[in-house]
Amino acid sequence: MNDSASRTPTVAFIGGGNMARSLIGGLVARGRPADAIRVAEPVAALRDGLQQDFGVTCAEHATAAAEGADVWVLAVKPQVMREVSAALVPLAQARRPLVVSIAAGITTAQLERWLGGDLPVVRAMPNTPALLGAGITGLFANARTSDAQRADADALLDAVGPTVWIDDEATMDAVTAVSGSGPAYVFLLAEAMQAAGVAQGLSPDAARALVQQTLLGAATMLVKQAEPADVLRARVTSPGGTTQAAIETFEAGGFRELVGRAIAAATQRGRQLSAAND
Ligand SMILES: NC(=O)C1=CN([C@@H]2O[C@H](COP(=O)(O)OP(=O)(O)OC[C@H]3O[C@@H](n4cnc5c(N)ncnc54)[C@H](OP(=O)(O)O)[C@@H]3O)[C@@H](O)[C@H]2O)C=CC1
Ligand SMILES: O=C(O)[C@@H]1CCC=N1
Repeated sequence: MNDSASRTPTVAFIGGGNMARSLIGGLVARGRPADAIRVAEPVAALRDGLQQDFGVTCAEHATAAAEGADVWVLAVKPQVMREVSAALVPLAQARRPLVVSIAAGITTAQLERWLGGDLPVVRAMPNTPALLGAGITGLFANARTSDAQRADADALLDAVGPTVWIDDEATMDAVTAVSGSGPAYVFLLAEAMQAAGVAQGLSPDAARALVQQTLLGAATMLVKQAEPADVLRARVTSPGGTTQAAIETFEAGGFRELVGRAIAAATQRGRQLSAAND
């Protein structure tokens, strides 16, 4: 592709599902011209929605969207990535685009091989708060990616929240387990806190309002205050008070070990997705 940083690259999303929609929404909101974004998506209703909401050009087949695009964002499930790549080999070899994959587990070496070899490939792991511009993305680039292409990839993901570049690709599965999947852990906590509040006599509406704002307030403190999480936690925990009673119950129940096991399971699943779909 042309390495010039002075122009807006044309981006083709291959797969127009949940995550692609979040990224496209963020890019358009940040002022990226809709006519520089194309999407390939087999589901007609998803194509229509993307076209209507963001004014982007949609096609049914991957090759139609990828043709002539400088950057390809591969946003299909890991289980179909090899098959989707196979259809794109002639175009990839003729055009040599920057390839950005957001798939869990799939490595840059696999993508490069599946697309015929000798290609710049960036592996990215965003998360769904991207939809509100509140995401975070881990990024890893293979050795064939130029500095200008890294900047192009960064600009794409930075439209939906901060980016963190990762030096060791093996740790991208840990990025996926912590921040890619992480919003679901917070939603699970919200579900459990709401149910527990109702069990203690609150109305469902009151429990929901209390939990929502508590999570937002605590997350805002984590981001805006200089102190680490353990210090902020200590400030809530009056000796002999209510918080101490709850925290002791969490600790006695093995909360930290459980979180460790959950994140290890997600990391391991990323590795399995790579091996099982090779
Ligand atoms: N959801 C999340 O929170 C995150 C997801 N990811 C990664 O993003 C990727 C997409 O996930 P998500 O958006 O949730 O999944 P979705 O299933 O919502 O989106 C994938 C879309 O790709 C479509 N598709 C299938 N085959 C093709 C093809 N040949 N050409 C074009 N499009 C095709 C699918 O259609 P159909 O349904 O008909 O198969 C589907 O609409 C995954 O690899 C996932 O690991 C990364 C970070 C976070
Ligand atoms: O659950 C998954 O596999 C994807 C990747 C991270 C979030 N969702």
